Amino acid sequence: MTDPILATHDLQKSFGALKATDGVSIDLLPGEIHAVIGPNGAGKSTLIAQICGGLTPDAGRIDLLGQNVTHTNTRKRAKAGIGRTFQISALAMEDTVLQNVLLGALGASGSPWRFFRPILSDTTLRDKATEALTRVGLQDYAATLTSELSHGQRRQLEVAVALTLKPKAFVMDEPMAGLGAEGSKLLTGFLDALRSEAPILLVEHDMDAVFALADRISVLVYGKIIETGTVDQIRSSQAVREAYLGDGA
Ligand SMILES: Nc1ncnc2c1ncn2[C@@H]1O[C@H](COP(=O)(O)OP(=O)(O)OP(=O)(O)O)[C@@H](O)[C@H]1O
Repeated sequence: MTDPILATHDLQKSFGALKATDGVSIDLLPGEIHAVIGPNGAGKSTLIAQICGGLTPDAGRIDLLGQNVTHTNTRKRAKAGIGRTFQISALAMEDTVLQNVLLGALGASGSPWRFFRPILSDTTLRDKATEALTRVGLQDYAATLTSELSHGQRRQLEVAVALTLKPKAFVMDEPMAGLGAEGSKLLTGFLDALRSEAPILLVEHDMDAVFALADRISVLVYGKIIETGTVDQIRSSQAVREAYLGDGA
């Protein structure tokens, strides 16, 4: 069997009496897009926050490439290979596209004192940043102000920033949010190709995108995964229809 790139084992997280994550075991295999879907409040964001290091689980384990990272902080986890893109963009809108990627590459270099050097003239960093921009198709926008990009291009830029860390796995929290139908379609094509770079754990409400992209889908309801399967298996699952999609789905 193929070893997973990322895996959680019996993860638990409560807020008071509420079990937001109730024994979640999920894995991400090389080259795949594994979508996590579920109704509002199912615990998707809580799960992602534990995987990326923003929240500490009460119990259970998170492995990245077979290494236990459960108690590793967010920054070290990112350096170890978890590439997160954010639900709310962390991009500096008043900076250029290249500057945003350079700042990401600078963070990845792990040398905070380099802030005192002019980063635009650091050729190693520039090369890394330009390579990342080329890989997401934004090479012609290097000098453009980030505020002038479309929403979809900003999502691509976030991925470029994540790429400077050479991620082993992407974790994406609603990348389609705020995009129109056309933007979603373009980003869907982009994510489809990105899976060869690193597998993607995708939390997404846009079912068209999920059904178009996912190799596997896990359905989270009240903190528990009720089913994991292919698109066809999830579409035809009676348990999923009853618990989530609604019987008329
Ligand atoms: N910091 C917190 N303190 C208390 N309760 C919380 C906290 N964070 C989340 N919750 C609760 O945990 C449950 C899971 O929330 P979570 O945001 O993970 O769900 P979600 O599936 O991401 O929802 P959505 O699709 O609306 O983003 C909800 O009942 C929520 O109210």
